[in-house]
Amino acid sequence: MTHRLSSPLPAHSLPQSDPRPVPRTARRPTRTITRDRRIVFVNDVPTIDVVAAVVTDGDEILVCRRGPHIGQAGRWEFPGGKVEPGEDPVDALIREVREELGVGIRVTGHLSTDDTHVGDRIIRLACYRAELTAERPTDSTDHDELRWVSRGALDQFWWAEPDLPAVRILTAE
Ligand SMILES: Nc1nc2c([nH]c(=O)n2[C@H]2C[C@H](O)[C@@H](COP(=O)(O)OP(=O)(O)OP(=O)(O)O)O2)c(=O)[nH]1
Repeated sequence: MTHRLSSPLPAHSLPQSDPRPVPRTARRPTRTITRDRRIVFVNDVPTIDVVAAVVTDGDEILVCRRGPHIGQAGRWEFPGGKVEPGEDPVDALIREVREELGVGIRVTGHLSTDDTHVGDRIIRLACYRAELTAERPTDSTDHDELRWVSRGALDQFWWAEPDLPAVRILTAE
């Protein structure tokens, strides 16, 4: 599919060197190469918006292992989930953590947003820094293990691929 940029002026009336900035959309790649070296058209790949919370308590961060009853079982991630259409990402994160872990969080800042190909879709994962509003969670509807770990231990887990950029940032802090 080709995208044409609309111009308010007919082409012949534009100066030789058009000084107007190129719209951001024009620089967006239409094709990309996946990890398994396939070329895909970005606009044809469904993008799933996911939010996750890097919850800290003292010097420790909460990491969660996806349970055997859900996709990507055994991989470690930060708690969170999909953003509903039209939902504010921070509201979605607070809702997901409440549903999944039964606890409240206070979101204190944005950490990272990255697009990662997983199978036939792109996961756009936005990670936020957060704190608990009360006690530590003890159970999860999605996870079979919850652990509180130091930053230095983060690289010892088998992470969901979309989490790796956030894990790198945290490890380097
Ligand atoms: N929650 C969460 N999901 C992640 C992370 N990293 C990552 O790749 N994912 C993926 C796993 C899933 O494909 C997707 C989120 O799905 P989910 O099953 O956790 O979200 P959800 O509760 O809203 O989903 P659903 O069962 O209601 O459909 O994003 C992460 O750090 N946290």
